[in-house]
Amino acid sequence: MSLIGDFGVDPMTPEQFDAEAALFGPLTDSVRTLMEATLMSEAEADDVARARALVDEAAALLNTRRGGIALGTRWGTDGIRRSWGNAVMGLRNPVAPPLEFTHDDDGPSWAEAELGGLYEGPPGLVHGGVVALLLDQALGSAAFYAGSPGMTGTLTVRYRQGTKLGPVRVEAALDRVEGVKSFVVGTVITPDGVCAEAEGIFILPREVRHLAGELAQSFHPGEG
Ligand SMILES: CCCCCCCC/C=C\CCCCCCCC(=O)SCCNC(=O)CCNC(=O)[C@H](O)C(C)(C)COP(=O)(O)OP(=O)(O)OC[C@H]1O[C@@H](n2cnc3c(N)ncnc32)[C@H](O)[C@@H]1OP(=O)(O)O
Repeated sequence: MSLIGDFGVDPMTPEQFDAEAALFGPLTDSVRTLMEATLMSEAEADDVARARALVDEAAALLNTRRGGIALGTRWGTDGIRRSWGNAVMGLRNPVAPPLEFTHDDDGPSWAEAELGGLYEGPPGLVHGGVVALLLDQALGSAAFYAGSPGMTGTLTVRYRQGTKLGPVRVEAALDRVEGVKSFVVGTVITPDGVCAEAEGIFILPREVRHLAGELAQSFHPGEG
């Protein structure tokens, strides 16, 4: 059984991926702008009511046709995987900041993002769960890039200081591999310095161990 067959999804051609990215990427950006505006708006009541009606109309339009299950991960006919539903970096997910990871052979994997009020926990600071979310993805992505992908088994985060809303950099690197377990480390950094450090153990689940090679090769640079 191939990787694609195991997850029950039809592969998409590169042309289909391009068309979907061109159509839904800008929509995702617009919705992200809308979410930020919803949070920060001090508009007049009439304008807020009108905006709500427009948003409801847009949602109804988009819902005229929709997929049956959440499956933001799709494989291409080329064997490459794209995680467009991913909550951290998905091209079609407005909740994603989004983070776009760069992977180098001679340094850590890294991504930078501007985290605004949508991600607030304590006043003016990034929510601790969001910090863990970014680290989970960064570490998982680094393991994937290193050729030893896995699901998060354990993630330990040490919050050293508050992470101010604003520019954030996330870094991660594979430390070592022991059998099906990848040990990965990472940090969240702002202009104030290191705000959080993480260690994670990523485990290739037994159900997909027979697909390890195919899974590792499905990695798409810039995603995870
Ligand atoms: C990449 C894999 C892929 C499939 C999916 C393909 C599509 C990919 C698409 C996109 C990927 C990119 C997206 C990344 C997103 C960020 C990562 C997440 O958010 S992941 C979600 C949160 N995590 C879970 O939901 C895990 C839930 N837990 C489990 O599924 C299992 O418990 C699992 C896989 C962690 C272990 O189950 P077992 O049955 O496969 O493992 P056993 O064979 O029992 O153990 C293997 C070894 O691991 C140790 N181990 C088991 N569980 C551990 C744990 N929780 N922590 C540390 N070590 C553990 C054991 O002691 C054993 O060690 P010894 O080989 O004997 O040395």
